[in-house]
This record gives sequence, C-alpha cells and structure tokens, in this order.
Amino acid sequence: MDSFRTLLPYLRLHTRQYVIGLIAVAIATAVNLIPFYLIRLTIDGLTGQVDGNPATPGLTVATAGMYALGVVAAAVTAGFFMLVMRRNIVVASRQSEYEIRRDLFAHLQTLDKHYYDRARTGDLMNRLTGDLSAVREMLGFGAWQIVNIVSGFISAFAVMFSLSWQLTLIVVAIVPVIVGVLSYLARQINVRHRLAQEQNSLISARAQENFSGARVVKGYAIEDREIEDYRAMNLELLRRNIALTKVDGPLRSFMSLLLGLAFGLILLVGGRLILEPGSTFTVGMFVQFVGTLERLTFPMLMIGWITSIAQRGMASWLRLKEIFDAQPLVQDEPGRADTRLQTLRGDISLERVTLRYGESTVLDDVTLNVPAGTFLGVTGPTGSGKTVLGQLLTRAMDPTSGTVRIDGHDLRTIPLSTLRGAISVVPQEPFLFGDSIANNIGFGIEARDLPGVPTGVSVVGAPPPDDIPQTPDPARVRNAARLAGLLDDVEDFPQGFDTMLGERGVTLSGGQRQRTAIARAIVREPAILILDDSLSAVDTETERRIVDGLREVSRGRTVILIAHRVSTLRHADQIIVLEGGRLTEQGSHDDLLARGGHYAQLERLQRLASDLDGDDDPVGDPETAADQLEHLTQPQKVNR
Ligand SMILES: Nc1ncnc2c1ncn2[C@@H]1O[C@H](COP(=O)(O)OP(=O)(O)OP(=O)(O)O)[C@@H](O)[C@H]1O
Repeated sequence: MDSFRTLLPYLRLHTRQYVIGLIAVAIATAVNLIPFYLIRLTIDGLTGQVDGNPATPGLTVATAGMYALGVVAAAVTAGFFMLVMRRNIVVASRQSEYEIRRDLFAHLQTLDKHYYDRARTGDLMNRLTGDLSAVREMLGFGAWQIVNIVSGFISAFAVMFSLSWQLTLIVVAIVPVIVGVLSYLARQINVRHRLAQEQNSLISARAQENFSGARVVKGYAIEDREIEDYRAMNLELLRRNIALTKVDGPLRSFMSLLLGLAFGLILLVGGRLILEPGSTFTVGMFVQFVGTLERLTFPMLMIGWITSIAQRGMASWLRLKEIFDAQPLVQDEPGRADTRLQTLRGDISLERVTLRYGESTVLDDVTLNVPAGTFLGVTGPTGSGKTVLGQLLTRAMDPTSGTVRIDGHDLRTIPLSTLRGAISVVPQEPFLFGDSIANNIGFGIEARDLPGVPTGVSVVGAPPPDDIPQTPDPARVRNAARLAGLLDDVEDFPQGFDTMLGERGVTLSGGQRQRTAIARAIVREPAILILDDSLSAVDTETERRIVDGLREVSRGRTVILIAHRVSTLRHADQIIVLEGGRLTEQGSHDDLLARGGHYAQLERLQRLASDLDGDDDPVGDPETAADQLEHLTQPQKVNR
C-alpha cells in the first residue's frame, strides 16, 4: 500500500479524468443489467402472468416493441458510457506513462558515474519499456476493471437478492470458492511473471553488451560461445514463459466446472421455486436471475486477472521507484553552494587531498597548485590515480580528506552546474553518438542554454516543448576540429562534417575518435580542459599537431593532459608524476630530467625504444628497453 502511495502524485495529475471515467464504468455496468429486466417483463407478459393473475391480458405488440427498444437503448447507453471511460481512463493511463517515462529519464540524467558504473544498460532499458507498460496496464485496464468488478458485483447481487434470496444464497456460497481459487492462481501467475521479467532483463542486458562489445567478440572470434550463451538464456526465458502459461490452463477449466455446478444447482432450486403452489417467482424472474448471474462470470474471471495485473504493476512500479530513489553520490548541498558563482577562471589547488575506496588509498596526501592558464602534464604508472585526480575536479566524487579548490573556492561551494559547465573532460574511452561529426563535436555547446525539463507536471495543458536548436555553429565546430588535429581527416570524407557515425563512431579510426572527442571538449571553450590519455591512439606527427593546438587552446585556460608518452608531455608548463597515489615529482620537462626520477627514466627508455625501432642492431643491453618500459608502466599496487 505504501508503494501505491508513491504513485499517487501521478494519479492526482488526472483526478478529473479518473473520476469521470470510473463513474462512467459504474453507470455502464448497472445499465447492462436493464435488458434482463425487460426480457423478464416480456417473458412474463407472453406467459400472461404479468401480475401473477392468469386472467390479466398478456403482452401487446406495442409494449413488446417498447421493451425491444429499451434493450437497444440500454446497449447504446452502456456503449456510450464505456466510450466515455475509454476517453478518460485509458487516455489518462497513457498520459501517466508519458509523464513517468519523462520524469524517469530526467532523473536518470541527474545520476552520476557512480550509478552508471553499477547499472546494466539492458536492465535499465527493460525497466523503461516492459516495467513501464506493466504500470500503464495497471493504471488503465486495471483501474477500470476494478470498478467494473466492484460495481458489477454490487448491482448484480442487489438485483438477484430482490428476485430470490434462496437462489442468491447458493451464489453467495459458490462465489468465494471461485474467487479464492482464482486469486491463488493469480498469485502463481504473478510469481512466474516476475521470474520471466527478470530473465527478460538479463537477456536484454546480455544482448546490449554483446552489441556494444561487437568488436571484442569479433576480435576474439568467440561468436559461437556468445551464440551458445545467448541460446541458453533464451531457453531459460522460454521455460519461464511456458511455466507462466501452464497456470493459465487449469484456471479456465476450473472456472467452467464451478460455474457449471452453480448453474445446475440454480436450475434445480429455481425450477422448484417456480413450481411451488402460490409461488410469486415467475419464469421471467428466473430468466432475469440467470442472465444477471451470467453477467457476473466475466467480473469473476477478471478478479484473478486483475489481481495479477495489479501485483505485476506494483512490482514493476517498485523497480521504477528504485531508479527514482537512486541519488547521485555528489550533489549541491543546499545553503552551501554559492549560486552567484557562474563562471570560473581555472586556478586549481589541492590541499592534502586523500581519496580512499574502502581499504585502498587511491590518492595519498596530494598537494598541488595549478595557476589558471597552465598547461599541466600528468604521468605515472597505470593505476597510480591520474584519472581519479581529474574526476575529483569534476566532483565525480569528493575526497576522503583534504580540500580541492578552484579559483580559491572549495569545490563543494561551487554549484555543480557551474563547475561541470566550466570543465570539459575527454575520457579514456570516448563515446560518439550515432549522429553527424558536426553534431558529435557541437554536442555540448548549447547545453547550458536549454530550458530545464519540467517534471511532476501533467501533460494535459502543458505547452508543447520548444524547438531546440540542434545545429551547432559551423565555424566553432570547424575551429575546434582544427585545434584537435581532425580537420584534414574530416575534409577528406565526402560528406565532411555531415558524415554520419555509427553508434560508437565505428566508421572512424581509434585516433579519429579520440580527436573527435577532443574537439567536442574544446568547442565548449571550458576554463579547464582535461584530457585523459587521449593521444594514445595517434601517431607522433598527429600528436605534435594536437599538442600545438592544445597550446593554442591553453592560452587563457587550464589544460590537464594525462599521458604516458614523454613526447606528449614535454611541452607542458608543468609536469607532475603520480606513483601509487602519491605526487612524487613536479616541475618542467628539463627540471624532471635533471632530477633523474621516474620521468627521467621514462624519457630514457622511450628514447632507447624509439632508437631501437629504427636500428637493426640493438644495443646489447640484456634487459631490453621494451621490458623496462613495460615495467615502468606496470599497474601500481595501491597502498593498503
Ligand atoms: N570506483 C572505484 N572503486 C574502487 N577503486 C577505484 C575506483 N575508481 C578507481 N579505482 C582505483 O583507483 C586506482 C587509480 O585509478 P585511476 O583510474 O586513477 O588510474 P590511472 O592512473 O588513471 O591509470 P591508467 O593510466 O591505467 O588510466 C586504481 O587502483 C583503480 O582500481
């Protein structure tokens, strides 16, 4: 019940539609019983016993015609009210589906990396489709059927009782048995439906991961294994669906048996009632009774079905509520974030920053000052905390201790929208949309100017969404592509910036994908630009062009370039080295070479490796440069 209460805000948006619709159902149900009354009058008229007196004249043709018209009028009236119901309740349930989907999507946009690291995309997709449909079915079909059943039972029992309390008692004795059995079966259906739905989520997630990882699957030639795994999951889904269908069969047979029994008994007792001397129970009344009871069979069958629709709908709503209840790890703290802060220059400072994940210390007491406009290079072995350092700046998470500041403001006092609007990150694995190159680059430009998504409001009467300008400024896109060293490549494509990319930019090479992501970050003209190992897939010539572009970009903004290659880092104003989460070296290229630490060793080995590349007669060093290089970039053991 508690979980139902959480659905009320959506139902309240459509109170009027539900009230009108539900009243219409109740009227239609009651009107549906009128024809049996008219049939009773006709039969009793025909048998000449309209008042129980054989001397009373029977039915005239005109009266019979009136009754016939009455039957038609009742059918038309019931049909009209059912139409009113559909126009209100079914429409309201569709609108609620729209509103819930809109709010879910808007809420999902507020969730952070932490949530998406754990969620499975296929499962999320299944919730947004399958579960949402189950909720809609409960709010539409389920809602009007409940009223149909309740009003059907009340009106039918009132009529039956007025006709014969003895016959009604028989019905009263049998109905609870039927309803009990149906409810039991409905519960079974519900359990089996949930199992099938869970398998559906798994299978969707598996398919989605297979499509996303198509390159890996092909690369490892494991299609057969994938097909076999998928077949097994699909088979399990079939098994669960068949188990679901199996409960349906007995339900119908049992229902027919019990109803047959009920009608047999009524025939027996009803016949005796009519034949009793001096009885006021007429043939017409008997026919009306049986007709009214017959009207109850559908609502009775529906009880089980509706219970299962309601339980299924609630189970699905709980799965959707889990999404609504998820909160980003980092949020603006009310009263703490200074909303006047709209722009940032890009002065970064970290003061004794430590970050722990459980027992592991990922960043250890890091203190660092990066004045605005600095081109900062960051290097260190894999797993040494470079990516995490960048993530602290966008507040993907907060440090366990210490303070991160930008322009002297503690990050927790800067509104997240201002902070993230001022920083662009090029992640290690860039994601490109199935759209044109221009739109992929211009993707983030207008983001800050877009109107907020109004949630929790009714779609009824809401203004249509504004036409959002989708084409980014071509000059800005072009300039960003030039700075990212992508322009020549794009100009070589027949359709230039209008070239469409596959969902993951599959038509582009790894280096082109990286550069598209760099252009996307640059085009926003952020105060701080973070590139996380974004030049790993480009050749040295392209790398030089990009670094030149970045130096141009870095005028007036802070650039943080995470890289493993000395050739990428050497032109940075400042370079820092992280090892096992600690900042171990800091200075210019020349300073660090003079220090003779990790950076100097990296430089020596990379130089040696490139010499070896071009030399057929390698230096007779037993530990080859390549081996040592690998050693230097080995994953680091984090401090425990
Ligand atoms: N969400 C997380 N939960 C637990 N540990 C994490 C999480 N994110 C990162 N780590 C750990 O933090 C450490 C630093 O990771 P980070 O990604 O910063 O390394 P990196 O220096 O960028 O490495 P690479 O050069 O390979 O990209 C790693 O040991 C990683 O496993």
